Amino acid sequence: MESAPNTNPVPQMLHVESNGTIPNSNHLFSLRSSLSSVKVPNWNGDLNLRSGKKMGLQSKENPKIVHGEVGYVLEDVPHLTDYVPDLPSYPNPLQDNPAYAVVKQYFVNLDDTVAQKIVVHKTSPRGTHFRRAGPRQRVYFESDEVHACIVTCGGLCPGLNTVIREIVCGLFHMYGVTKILGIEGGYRGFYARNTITMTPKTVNDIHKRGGTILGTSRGGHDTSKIVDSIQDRGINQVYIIGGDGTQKGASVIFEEIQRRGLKVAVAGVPKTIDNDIAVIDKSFGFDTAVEEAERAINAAHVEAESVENGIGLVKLMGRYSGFIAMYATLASRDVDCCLIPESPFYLEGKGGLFEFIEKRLKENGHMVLVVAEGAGQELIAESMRSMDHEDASGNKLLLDVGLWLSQKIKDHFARSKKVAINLKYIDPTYMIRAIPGNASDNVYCTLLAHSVIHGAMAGYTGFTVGPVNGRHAYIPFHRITETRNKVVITDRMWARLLSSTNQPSFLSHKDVEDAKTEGEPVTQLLDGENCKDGHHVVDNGLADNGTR
Ligand SMILES: Nc1ncnc2c1ncn2[C@@H]1O[C@H](COP(=O)(O)OP(=O)(O)OP(=O)(O)O)[C@@H](O)[C@H]1O
Ligand SMILES: O=P(O)(O)OC[C@H]1O[C@](O)(CO)[C@@H](O)[C@@H]1O
Ligand SMILES: [Mg+2]
Repeated sequence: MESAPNTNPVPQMLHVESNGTIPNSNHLFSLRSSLSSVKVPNWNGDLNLRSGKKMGLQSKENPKIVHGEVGYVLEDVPHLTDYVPDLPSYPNPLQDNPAYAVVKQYFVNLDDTVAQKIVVHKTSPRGTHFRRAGPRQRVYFESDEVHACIVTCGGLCPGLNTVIREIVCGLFHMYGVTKILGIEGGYRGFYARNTITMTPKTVNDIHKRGGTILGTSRGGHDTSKIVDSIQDRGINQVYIIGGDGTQKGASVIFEEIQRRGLKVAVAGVPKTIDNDIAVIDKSFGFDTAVEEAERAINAAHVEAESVENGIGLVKLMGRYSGFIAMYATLASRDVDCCLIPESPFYLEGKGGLFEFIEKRLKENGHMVLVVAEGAGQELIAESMRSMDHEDASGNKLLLDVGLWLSQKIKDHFARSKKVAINLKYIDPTYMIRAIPGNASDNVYCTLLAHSVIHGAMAGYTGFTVGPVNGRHAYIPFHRITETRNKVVITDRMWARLLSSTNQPSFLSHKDVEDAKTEGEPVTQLLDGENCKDGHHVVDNGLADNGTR
């Protein structure tokens, strides 16, 4: 354990040449041969990367956007050379690593970018791209200079320990980095807790455990205290694992570090069990959660089919997005009706849930319902005292739809006296996320860890890593925090679910029209492809697996 921060000063002055150039910024301009112009709004006017002019501090309001030919756009991530002067670079030590030296084209070409849209027309513009993740020929840290730290924030997720393990092992084994600290208990751990020294030995078998060995928390993001702690301890690589809230916090930390002119790379690994992080194909732990959710659905099915007029009701996580419920339903095939936050439903009357339950019980003698925790919140609020409560991070605390729905169904059938039902309610809540990652999530977590390390070593900062159409990319923080993925109920994936369960859509013609005018595409193919204004990604995730 290390308790007292050391005071290892790092450069604080932002050096800008008198002619406005940033020395040593060639790195940034590797794309110049193929680019026609660079638009950098608010960066001291309209500047051109070719001229090597200073670009100003980068932020959500001041993104690094590069325009190329035929509508090519690169939404780039910041680099330490953007604001730290005279930064030397070094050959990547992986060149001498026998495991990698034999791999053909192991290093990523500096000009490689990943397209956000892969389904295009003959005449489509090339569209938005992100910088491809992976090791670079040159790095901006010497191995013995690196002092890294890792922090986990927000709710738990299967695979957290695997990401931690692989960051530690990757830094050690690939880059020869030996100084790695674990920050305990989320963001507040930077200033209120001790740190843990991490080595491959101490993390050796943690991927077999659920949770995070570092602990986590909500709330407690005090930017200046956090950056003071980073500076005081001489930390120069900060690995931040967490969801949308965490990545917003990481973005603020990056901006403060940049403002202070510190040579500190801030890199995020997106985490959320709800799979609602924008831009990336899928978040780690999601597959594991769906697999575990299926076990609950299976139990509900066994219970329901074993009694007369049995109803199994399963509540699953999903605060704003119903991906877990949707995919667990699709995977299970035992579910008769899936209710998610994105799709409004109603109970009484023609086309309502009660009518459907009666029909299914008549047909099959039993049925299984799956409800995402964020579903039907307006309905509950109408019939219960509304609670506008928030957690420490400002997330809305939900009313319990599972208990409410169970009671409503029981009341309805008691009142109607048509059928005597036997309802079993299963709420696996934390059981689906407090488990270790499954095999595919563990592999995915390893790739994320490697990608994030390569990015930080190469001097990128202010970025999150994740697969975009199957290729890992570096994505600016603001792109994944400005919106969240939702199930698109006018999309083919939801249509597949409806046809699999054969449940009513509960949508009126007006609802469908409203969904369309809200900017959500009728189909995720071509035109919109989940992009509103070229930015808003409302995708059902899981690209590149033939589901679209
Ligand atoms: N807008 C924000 N600016 C700075 N920090 C934030 C912001 N939103 C959240 N945070 C911080 O990020 C951390 C995690 O946030 P939150 O509890 O919302 O979880 P999350 O990262 O979104 O994960 P989950 O998927 O579990 O919701 C908290 O410590 C919180 O203080
Ligand atoms: O009880 P906690 O830890 O606040 O987490 C619950 C929330 O975290 C999530 O898993 C992720 O945001 C939600 O689905 C859920 O509502
Ligand atoms: Mg969140």
